[in-house]
Amino acid sequence: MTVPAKRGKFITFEGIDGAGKSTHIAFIVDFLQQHGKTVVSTREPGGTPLSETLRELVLHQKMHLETEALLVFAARREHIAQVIEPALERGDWIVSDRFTDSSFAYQGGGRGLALAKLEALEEWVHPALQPDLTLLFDVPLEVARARLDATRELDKFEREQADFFLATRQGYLARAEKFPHRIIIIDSTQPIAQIQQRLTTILGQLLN
Ligand SMILES: Nc1ncnc2c1ncn2[C@@H]1O[C@H](COP(=O)(O)OP(=O)(O)OP(=O)(O)O)[C@@H](O)[C@H]1O
Ligand SMILES: Cc1cn([C@H]2C[C@H](O)[C@@H](COP(=O)(O)O)O2)c(=O)[nH]c1=O
Repeated sequence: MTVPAKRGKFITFEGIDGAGKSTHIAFIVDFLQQHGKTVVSTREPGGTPLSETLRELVLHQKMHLETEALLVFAARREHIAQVIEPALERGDWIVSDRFTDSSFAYQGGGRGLALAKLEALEEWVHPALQPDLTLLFDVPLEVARARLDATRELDKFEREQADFFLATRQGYLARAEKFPHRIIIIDSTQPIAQIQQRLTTILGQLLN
């Protein structure tokens, strides 16, 4: 008789564009692998061929804000079915660059979509799935702006004005207040080495 694998853990990285989350993902994946975990590193919107196609639309086409919300959740539905759930069931750990907190922050906070509509989509698309841990990289808007690569072409969101990002950041902080058991705020103005030291302490607790 085969013993079913112990379910893996689901870790998400969040923050406004340029906050610094991608900088730490490779470090965390490496840390978890060194501790014997098989890690699937993925992102949203994206993570499957269809979801990556939807990502292109969401990041580069102008659209109604409800269309935008529906597309990020459609991409997520596919991502959960094809990648996230199978990996967790195998016992692998998932590290995802963004998940549903991004929808509450960007479509809810930034664009002003009613949170009740996002809650209904969340309940429809993943009624029983939430991250085990969410690392929210928080920085003032001006720090994030200064960090965005001046040489690369900015996408639709990155070209938004300051008030959009102020509202997006508030959307994230409201989520952190609502779900303190899983969302940890990381002060991303600190030096990278100091942040990584804190991340190893936090991840160490999840490993035990
Ligand atoms: N703590 C930090 N101190 C100084 N610079 C940082 C820090 N964290 C990240 N950076 C730099 O800021 C830039 C943006 O970082 P990164 O790409 O990780 O942001 P991001 O949050 O993933 O952005 P996006 O969501 O747009 O992909 C990079 O050049 C990175 O080296
Ligand atoms: C999941 C998700 C993402 N977004 C936005 C947030 C970012 O501006 C882009 C993704 O770009 P990144 O460089 O990979 O961070 O998409 C969103 O508006 N809603 C969402 O649910």
